[in-house]
Amino acid sequence: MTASRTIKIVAALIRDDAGRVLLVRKRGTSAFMQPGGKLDAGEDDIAALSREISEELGCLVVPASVRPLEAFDAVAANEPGFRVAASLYHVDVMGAIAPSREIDEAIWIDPASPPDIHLAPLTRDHVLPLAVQG
Ligand SMILES: Nc1nc2c([nH]c(=O)n2[C@H]2C[C@H](O)[C@@H](COP(=O)(O)OP(=O)(O)OP(=O)(O)O)O2)c(=O)[nH]1
Repeated sequence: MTASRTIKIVAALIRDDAGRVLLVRKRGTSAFMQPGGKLDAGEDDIAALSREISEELGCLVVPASVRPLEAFDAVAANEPGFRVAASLYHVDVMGAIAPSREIDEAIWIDPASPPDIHLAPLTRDHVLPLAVQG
């Protein structure tokens, strides 16, 4: 048996005033997931979060809002045979959310009653249950 390989990612929990959670669907893929992604060489988590959010959503991270939440391991949504080791951060953003060409859809969902859509395992099994608690 081949052990599945693991990708390290950073993921953002971004909520609006109503407690809804922002999810993205990356270009050409079907699963909705947290904004974020892989770290570039030499990058730390916060730098990667800021870059990914700016690239995906066209807005800026509020530096003082960034708070580590938990680390989670899940089956990778878009890469068969891989798992993700995700560091999840609470993040507030400033500026208008304007999804880039990398993103096919960005949606706000109620974590307590997610719509019937394809959710990435990390989002479905870990992030939304955490969001419901707090
Ligand atoms: N951002 C994010 N990625 C997730 C989540 N859950 C999950 O399985 N992933 C997977 C999807 C991708 O395989 C990987 C994130 O990498 P990425 O967004 O930087 O990668 P990508 O395929 O868009 O770009 P590339 O750098 O490989 O070209 O982690 C999640 O909640 N958020």
